[in-house]
Amino acid sequence: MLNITMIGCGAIGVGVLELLESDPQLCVDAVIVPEESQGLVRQRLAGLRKPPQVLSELPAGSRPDLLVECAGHRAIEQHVLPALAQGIPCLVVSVGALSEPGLVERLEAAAEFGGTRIELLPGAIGGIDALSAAKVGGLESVRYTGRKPARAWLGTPGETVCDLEHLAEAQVIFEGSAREAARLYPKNANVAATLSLAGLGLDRTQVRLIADPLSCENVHQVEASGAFGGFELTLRGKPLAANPKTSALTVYSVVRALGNHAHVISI
Ligand SMILES: NC(=O)C1=CN([C@@H]2O[C@H](COP(=O)(O)OP(=O)(O)OC[C@H]3O[C@@H](n4cnc5c(N)ncnc54)[C@H](O)[C@@H]3O)[C@@H](O)[C@H]2O)C=CC1
Ligand SMILES: O=C([O-])CC(=O)C(=O)O
Repeated sequence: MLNITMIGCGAIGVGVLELLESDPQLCVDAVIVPEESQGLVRQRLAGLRKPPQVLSELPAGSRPDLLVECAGHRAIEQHVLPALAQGIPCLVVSVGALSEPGLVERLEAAAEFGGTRIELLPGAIGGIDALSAAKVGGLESVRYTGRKPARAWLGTPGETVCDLEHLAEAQVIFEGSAREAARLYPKNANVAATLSLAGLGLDRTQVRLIADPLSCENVHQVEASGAFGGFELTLRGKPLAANPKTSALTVYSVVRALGNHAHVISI
């Protein structure tokens, strides 16, 4: 059985814990969240058969088999970097954080120092296996379009482009490089950053973001071409009720990745 520590326990974390209840080979012993969220998290976990401990940091000397981050950008700095340096393998879902200059190199250095590995999870998007394989042969272009319900862009610079509350039709709120998308829309940059890291990098991956008042899904479209040929992918993700900015597939992606570490066949 694998003993896991989870960083963050919001929409993704709770969904993952609920699904893992039926897997005897995976056990999340502890979740790490900021002090001020602990009461709420304990309430959310009260319905589980075997709720994990709720802590504010990894206890000194503790050595889980895996650490899985489902928390947000700051948690990478705060928890993932030190865990890697201690030799704990880490799985990361807040991949958008890696668009911060220098962070990829720091994560690599910490993992090398600890003699371990960091795994970036595909989360809300599919086709990452095909894209990173295509990169081996040489990619020519990667274009990503992210379309979300208008209200999912509240609290982002999209608010300055149009009136998100009263939008009558779909509106492009951003067009540019993945690097610029990550800078302006950090909380929605996970898919763009994941595609960039797997493919052509932050400067050559083209991104378009759309606020769509008629959509109730998070729709991710990818067009890629290169020496391998080409592919077009449309992924219509259902948002999580607990956080409409997050697609349900992200929860399943975490469960799949953890299962692949524990089960004898991985796919
Ligand atoms: N790779 C992908 O495709 C996707 C990645 N994400 C990323 O996953 C992360 C979590 O998403 P949700 O669960 O929807 O968010 P959420 O807001 O529902 O939950 C976040 C949880 O992390 C905790 N937290 C916040 N800062 C923390 C820190 N510094 N250390 C420890 N815990 C901390 C919060 O208390 C809360 O429990 C976000 O960073 C989001 O950007 C979300 C969707 C898709
Ligand atoms: O669809 C999702 O879950 C999240 C998303 O677009 C992103 O963070 O890039």
